[in-house]
Amino acid sequence: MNDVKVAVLGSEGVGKSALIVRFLTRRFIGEYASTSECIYRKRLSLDGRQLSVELHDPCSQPCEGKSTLNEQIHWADGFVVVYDISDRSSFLEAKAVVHLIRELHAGGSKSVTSRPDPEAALFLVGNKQDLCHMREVSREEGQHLAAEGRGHFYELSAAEHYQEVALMFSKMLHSTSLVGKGKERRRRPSGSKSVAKLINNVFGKRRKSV
Ligand SMILES: Nc1nc2c(ncn2[C@@H]2O[C@H](COP(=O)(O)OP(=O)(O)OP(=O)(O)O)[C@@H](O)[C@H]2O)c(=O)[nH]1
Repeated sequence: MNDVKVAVLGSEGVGKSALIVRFLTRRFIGEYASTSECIYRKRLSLDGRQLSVELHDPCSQPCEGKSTLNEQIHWADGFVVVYDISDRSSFLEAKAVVHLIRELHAGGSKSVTSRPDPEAALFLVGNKQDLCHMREVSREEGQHLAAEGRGHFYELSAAEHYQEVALMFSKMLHSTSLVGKGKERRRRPSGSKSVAKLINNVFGKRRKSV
């Protein structure tokens, strides 16, 4: 069985948990707890191959044992970098993350816990497309950044587009399972959660409404 490790990165409130929950449960639930970082594990069959998938959902709030962005990047085989199309600052943060991923995987990494992978799969996602009346980041800017980071680009809405979210994750897992083959085991950034426990995170915390 192929192990696939994907880190879902991006600034606070861009919809990282919403995208993961949507993919794993098909549901969009308005509010998610974000007081702990976790890894969701799932076994999937993709193109006839069995994959053991780990999706890392980092915690934006200060929390115990919180991993650094560098650790998250070293741990993962593939990356989904998310920004909110209605929030320019989240795009600027996504840009910095894309550049850091390519820098750390360019071969100059000092880490002993991972092998650099210049072709690590990178998917840039402009989320909250349903808020396009409040758009602050154009589709072209997203496409340009994805090209700059040698990644794929998606603009979608975790709230409204299950099919697109599922397609994006499937393509990401497909790419990652190809390039991530043979990597040695790395330390998990933090605790893991089964999909069954995912629902416990829901309604954990009230946050900004959209
Ligand atoms: N309108 C709209 N709201 C969304 C969408 N995706 C997520 N949200 C909302 O955005 C807010 C933040 O979503 P989360 O999934 O918690 O974002 P996050 O990136 O995991 O946030 P942190 O855990 O704090 O880093 C919640 O109120 C969600 O309901 C979307 O596609 N459209």
